[in-house]
Amino acid sequence: MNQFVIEDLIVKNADRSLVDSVNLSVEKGEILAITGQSGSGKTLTFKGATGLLTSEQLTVDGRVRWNGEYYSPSEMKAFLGKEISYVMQNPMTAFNPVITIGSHCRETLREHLKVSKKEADKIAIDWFYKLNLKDAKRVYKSYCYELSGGMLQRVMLALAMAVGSKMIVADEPTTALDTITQKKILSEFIRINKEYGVTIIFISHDFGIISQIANHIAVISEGTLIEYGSTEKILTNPEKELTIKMLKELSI
Ligand SMILES: Nc1ncnc2c1ncn2[C@@H]1O[C@H](COP(=O)(O)OP(=O)(O)OP(=O)(O)O)[C@@H](O)[C@H]1O
Repeated sequence: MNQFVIEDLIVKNADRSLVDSVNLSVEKGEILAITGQSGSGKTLTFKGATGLLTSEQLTVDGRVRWNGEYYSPSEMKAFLGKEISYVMQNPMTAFNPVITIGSHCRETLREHLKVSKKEADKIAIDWFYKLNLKDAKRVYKSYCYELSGGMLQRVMLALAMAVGSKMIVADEPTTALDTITQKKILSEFIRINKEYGVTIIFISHDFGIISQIANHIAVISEGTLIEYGSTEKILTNPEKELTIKMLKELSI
């Protein structure tokens, strides 16, 4: 069943379309990778479709279907941080350095789940353990700059799960991590997808990474969706020149 459907999405600035009539369906419980070269419009497609583009310089058109209901892109903002969460490349920017990780989690959970401070702390710390954040209580008392990039990614994933997200958009989530941490974080994405059925949109220019985790791959070029298919089909029988070139560059 399709959980998230983007229909005729256009994102324009004053001069041109940065996302040009993109149509894309995401199945419930799948891992969909969005790939393409730098500046091709991968991030803008999802930010546009989830109401995250509020700049006056950009106009966003099209519609989105979420769990069977149609919404305008700006209406989708109501689901952000709840049913739909983002995990970004640089987790440091997601946290306020003057409050502890615990305060951040507590505030977020109290706002979204309407729970007491004590309940919020318990829910967050339980998810920290589930996301293999060893020493979860110490992490809770830490500031973001005291934690590694991998730990902050786990905190973001824990928070996304704690608020009850049904879909996580991960935008180059492992790019800033060393290879060993990258592998560990990738396996957490796979695990939460399998164990909890959370849909994952994995935006990455790295075919090596996405081939390990995605069920489907969508290739975007110059704001247009140029190729879409199962991971096996895209890896073994790509049709578009750009896809073939990207695969060759990966040299596998
Ligand atoms: N807020 C914005 N306002 C205006 N133009 C933008 C904005 N964000 C991105 N762009 C432009 O839109 C185009 C697509 O950007 P986008 O960030 O979606 O690319 P991307 O494929 O995600 O690239 P990368 O892999 O480098 O993150 C680029 O030309 C970029 O400069």
